[in-house]
Amino acid sequence: MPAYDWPIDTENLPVMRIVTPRNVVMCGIFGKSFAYYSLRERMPVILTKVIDYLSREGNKIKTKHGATDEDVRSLIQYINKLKNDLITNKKYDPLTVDTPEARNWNKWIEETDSQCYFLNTWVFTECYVYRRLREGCELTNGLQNFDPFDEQKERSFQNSLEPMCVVAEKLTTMLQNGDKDKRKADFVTLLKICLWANKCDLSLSMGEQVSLKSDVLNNDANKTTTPCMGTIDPFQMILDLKDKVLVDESSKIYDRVIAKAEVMAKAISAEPEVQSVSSEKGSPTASPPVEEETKEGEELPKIPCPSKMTTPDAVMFDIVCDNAGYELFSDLCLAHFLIAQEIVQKVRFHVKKIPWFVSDVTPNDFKYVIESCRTADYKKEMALEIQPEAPEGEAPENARSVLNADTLRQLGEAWTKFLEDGTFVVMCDDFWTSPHVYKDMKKYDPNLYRKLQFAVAVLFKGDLNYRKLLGERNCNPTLGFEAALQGFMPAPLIALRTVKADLICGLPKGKFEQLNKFDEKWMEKGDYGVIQFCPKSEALKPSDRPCAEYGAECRGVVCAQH
Ligand SMILES: O=P(O)(O)OC[C@H]1O[C@](O)(CO)[C@@H](O)[C@@H]1O
Repeated sequence: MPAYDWPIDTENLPVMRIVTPRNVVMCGIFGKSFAYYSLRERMPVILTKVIDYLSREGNKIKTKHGATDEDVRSLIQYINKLKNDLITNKKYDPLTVDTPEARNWNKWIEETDSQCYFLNTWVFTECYVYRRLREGCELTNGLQNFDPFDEQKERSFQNSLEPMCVVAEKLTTMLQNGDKDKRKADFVTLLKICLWANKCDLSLSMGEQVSLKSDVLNNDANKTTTPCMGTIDPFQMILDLKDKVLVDESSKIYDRVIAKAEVMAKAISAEPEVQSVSSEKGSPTASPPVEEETKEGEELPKIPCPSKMTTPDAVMFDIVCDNAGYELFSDLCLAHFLIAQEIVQKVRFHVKKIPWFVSDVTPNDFKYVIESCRTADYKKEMALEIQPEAPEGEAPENARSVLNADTLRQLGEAWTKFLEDGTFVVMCDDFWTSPHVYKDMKKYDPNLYRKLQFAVAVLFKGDLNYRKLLGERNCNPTLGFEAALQGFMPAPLIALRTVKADLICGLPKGKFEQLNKFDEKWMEKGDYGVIQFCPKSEALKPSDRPCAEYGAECRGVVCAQH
């Protein structure tokens, strides 16, 4: 197992000097685990940085949000107490804002076996801290919409313009029609671009900016394939980091996504068109909770009732997003490819409703990234590396070229249109910012589970999603991905994750031990990645629950649009 070199405070905390035992859920009481280190060292730093930001930029923040000195002061005080409660392992405070979502949180807190920061599961405590940070803002008058991480996320986007321009240029060639083999190769390449983009997470780095430049890129003096000296080239990165992808199921993912998308497209075209039905009183669809009064006999547009439908209205691919900035940009590129190649008709992006794990995408970040691509300004003159075979002194004709943001801006334009016409859909269900692991989604949010069932496949990005997929359980590293999911199978699932926490599944026998020997901290740095796939999914049947929108009134296959 990895050697841990942080101090373990057994005097003041209920902590044991052990790693997380096998098949046990991760928790702060295991002193030699990343859970303990995160709660004891990382999270307090993240909170301190928010306090520093409020103190340093108080005036700017006040002006932007129309907030007062008192708002800033009370938020700082709130975060200070939160930080102190965390490091001294206090009992959780209930949330005091009065919303249905906050009341749910209080119920979940009540239901947990242990309500102390280090004694409850790591994922619960960590999510609770971010939820409390949000409450600190909600309790002020003027900082209700304040995102404590906005500045860091924006800086991270601006620092990644160079690799975005490089990817944008190449993406345009991938969007055109090509032969089948090229299409598959391009899909696999884009998956890997998305994988390594997950390195750009500001939570692991505790808010410090992360450079995409890998050690391999920086150190390898022998490589000959880098097209541009000093340029961050994500395509080169894929080649350089080939051996760091511990499980790579990308080829299988492509084959299954294509096959499933084709089946779904056929099923959709075989569905009868939904007709408008008159809204006469007494008909099965007569009394949905429509907000506007409808006149008797008036035709209402009809939609298929989501709880009765077993075929979606479009072929859809879902992405459960992780980080904003360059990582979201890479997700958008994959989504654009799926649309342009007519593999799917819609891509749904699931994002976080509130600021989360420092750099996770919120609806505002989504808008920011697309708008910033649309208006990006970047120019860099590059000297191409002279290949050894070129005669001395003779530089190839194209020895200098200019990288600019022209193509990036075009992509920003296209994505804006996709958002407007519903090709791209942004969704932010509360469940993503709850403390629950995914095997429990059906219990806590059956509606979201059902929504996911309509997808051709659901792509989960990043480390936190991976932890939740595995139920936060430190399973045997050789356990298969499907078994590790513990029954969570709304649709075929893809996980793209750079390893930033000490749990993993699906490794070949002996690999885990070999990696530990090589680098004791390999699970904490995001240097390794996995591309995993579970093709199985639960069949979509008419729901046995009433539709979420119509409640008990839902009785038909077709409902009046509300
Ligand atoms: O952005 P990601 O990939 O979900 O990573 C989030 C970070 O948060 C954690 O999940 C917990 O702090 C880490 O394991 C990881 O460093």
